[in-house]
Amino acid sequence: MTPFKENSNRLDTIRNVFASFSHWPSVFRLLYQTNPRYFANVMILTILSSLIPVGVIIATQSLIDAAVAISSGGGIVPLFIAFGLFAFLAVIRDILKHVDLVYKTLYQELLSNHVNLLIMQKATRLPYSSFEDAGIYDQLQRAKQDSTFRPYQLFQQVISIISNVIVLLSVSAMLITWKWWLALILLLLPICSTFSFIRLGQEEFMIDHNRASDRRKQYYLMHLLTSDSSVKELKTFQLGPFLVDRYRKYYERFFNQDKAMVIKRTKVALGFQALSLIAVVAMQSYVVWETMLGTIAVGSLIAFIQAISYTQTTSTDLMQTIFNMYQNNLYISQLFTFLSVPDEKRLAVAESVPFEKDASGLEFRNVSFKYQGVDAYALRNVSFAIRPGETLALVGENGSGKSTIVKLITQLYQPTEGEILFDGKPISHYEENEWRQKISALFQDFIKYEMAVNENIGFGNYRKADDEAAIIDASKQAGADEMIKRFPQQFHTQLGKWFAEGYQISGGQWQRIAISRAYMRDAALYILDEPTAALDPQAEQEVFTRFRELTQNKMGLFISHRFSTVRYANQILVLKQGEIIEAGTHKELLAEDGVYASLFHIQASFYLEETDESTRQMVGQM
Ligand SMILES: Nc1ncnc2c1ncn2[C@@H]1O[C@H](COP(=O)(O)OP(=O)(O)OP(=O)(O)O)[C@@H](O)[C@H]1O
Repeated sequence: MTPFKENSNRLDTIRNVFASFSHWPSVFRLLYQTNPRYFANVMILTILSSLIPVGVIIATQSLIDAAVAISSGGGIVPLFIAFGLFAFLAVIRDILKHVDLVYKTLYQELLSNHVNLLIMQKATRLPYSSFEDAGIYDQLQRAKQDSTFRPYQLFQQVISIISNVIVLLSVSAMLITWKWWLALILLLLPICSTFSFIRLGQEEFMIDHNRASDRRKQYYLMHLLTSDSSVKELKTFQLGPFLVDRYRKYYERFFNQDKAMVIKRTKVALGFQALSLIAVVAMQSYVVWETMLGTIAVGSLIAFIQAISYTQTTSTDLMQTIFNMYQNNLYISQLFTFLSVPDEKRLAVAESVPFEKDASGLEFRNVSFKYQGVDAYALRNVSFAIRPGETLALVGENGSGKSTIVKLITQLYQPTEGEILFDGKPISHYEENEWRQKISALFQDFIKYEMAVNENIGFGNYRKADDEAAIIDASKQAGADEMIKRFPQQFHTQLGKWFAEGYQISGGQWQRIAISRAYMRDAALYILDEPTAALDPQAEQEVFTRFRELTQNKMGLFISHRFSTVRYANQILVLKQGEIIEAGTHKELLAEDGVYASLFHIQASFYLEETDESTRQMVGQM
C-alpha cells in the first residue's frame, strides 16, 4: 500500500514525490476533522500572513515614489497615505504572528491527541489476529511512536507550501506585469536544483527505509531497559550495560549515516545557493540599469529588487519543503494504511443470546484450527459439549491446544473447519456484544491494571464498574474479600508501583483479584485458563469450591496442570498435539489407565513419601 518502492530509480522518486500529494485530500480531512474551527482559523491566518510581503513591497514602492514626487513639487498627502499603509502592515504582521502562534500551539495539541484517539479507536476495532500480523503490528507501533510530532510537522509543511505558493504568486505577479521573462527565470532556478535534491531525497529515504527494522529493534531495547516488567531479570543476569551498548551501536551507525547525509546535502545546497545568488544579483543589476536609463522610477527599483529576492527565496523554500516531506509522507502513508485495515468482521445476523437453564449448551463439532502462516493444525477435529450445570477441564502437555480452544470460544479467532454451536446455533451468528456479555474468561496472561482494587474488579463488567455491592459480591465469590480487607485502603487501594501510593501485591493476590473480575459478569459460561497457577493450596481449594458453586446452573471450563483440581470436573478432556486423546470423568479416566492416569500418578507421586526411583526419574525428565 505504501507508495514507496525499495529499489526505485530516479523516475520513481519523482513519482513518489508527486504520489505523496495524493495523500493531501486525506491529510486535509484529518486536519479538518481534528477541529474545524481551529483549522479554518489557522488557514485564514496563513493566507493573510502570506499576503503581507506583497503589501509591504507595494507600500515601499508608493512611499519612495511619493518621497521622490515631493522633491519635484508633489503634495504631501500621498506620502502620508503610503507611510500609513506601511505602518498598518507592520502592526498587522505582528498581530497575525502572535495570534497565529496561539492557534498553532493549541492546534498541535489537538492534532496529536486526535491522531492518538484514531489509533486507539482503530486498535479496539481490529481483529485479534491483526496483533499477530507483523506488518500491521509494525504500522501500529510506528503510528503510535511518532504521533506526537509527525502529523504536526506535516501540517506545518502543508501550511508552509500554501503560504509560499501565495507569496510566490502575488510577488511574481508584480514582476510578470513588468518583465515576464524575469519572473520565469526566477521560478525556473529552483526547479534546476530540484534534480539534485531529488537524488539526495532518494538516498535519505532509502537510508531511512532500510533502517526501519533496526530502529524497531532499538525501540525494543529501550523498552526492555526502561520497563518495570523486565528490570528484575536484567539485573539478575547483569544484562543492563550489555543491552545499553547494543543500543549505542545502533545509534552510532544511524548518527554517522545522518552526518554524512547532512554534509552532502549542505554542499549541494550551498552550490545551488551560490548559483542562484549570482543569478539574482545579475537580475537586480539589470533593474538598476533600467533605472539609470530612466525607464523605471526609484520606487519601482526598490520594489523589483525586493520582489526578485522574495521570489528567489520563496521558490527555493518551496522546493526544499516538498522534498523534506519524505519522512512525514512515509509516516502519514503508514498511518492511513493502518487506519484503513479492515475492522473485525462479523458474519452476524443480529440475534440476542437466549440462555435458559435447560438450554443445550456449548458444542464443538469437528473443529479444526490453524494459526495464520502456520501449516500445522493447532486443533484437529475436536468435538465435545458442555451442558448447563457442568464443568469441563482441559488438560494436556504445553502447546497441546488448550488455550486455543478458549480463543475460539471467545471468538478471538474463527475455526478453520467445523462449527462451534451455542443452543444449536453457530456462535458467530450471535450479536457480538451479547455474546461477549455471556462469556467471562480469565486468561493466563491476565492484565494487572495499575489502578484501584475496585477498578481492577469492576472492569469485568463495565456496566457495573461503579457498583460497589456487585464488586464486593464478585470478590466474595472469588474468595478474595478477606484478603482485600487487609489492604491499606481496602477496595480503594491503588495497586502496583507505577503511581503514587501504589501497593504491590503478590502474584497469587493479583490472580485472586483477576478471578473476582471474571466473576463480575452474569455469564452463561465461565472460563478460567490456569487460574490457580500462583495460588497456595488452600486458596486453590477455595477457588474451586466457589467455582463449582458459581457454575451450578451455568457452564464452567477450566484449564489446569494440577490434577488436585481437575479431578472435580464433570468432564475431563486430555489433549495431545491438538487432538482429544481421552475424555471422561476422573474415575473413568483412571480406570482407562491411559495418559491421564499416568500423568495423575506422576503428580500424585510428588506428594507420596515413598516414591519409587523410576517414577522420580520419569518426573525429572519431564
Ligand atoms: N498466535 C499463535 N500463532 C501461531 N501459533 C500459535 C499461536 N498461539 C499458539 N500457537 C501454537 O498453537 C499450538 C497450541 O497452543 P496453545 O497455546 O493452545 O497451547 P496450550 O495447550 O494452551 O499450551 P500451554 O499449556 O503451554 O499454555 C502450539 O503449538 C503453539 O505453538
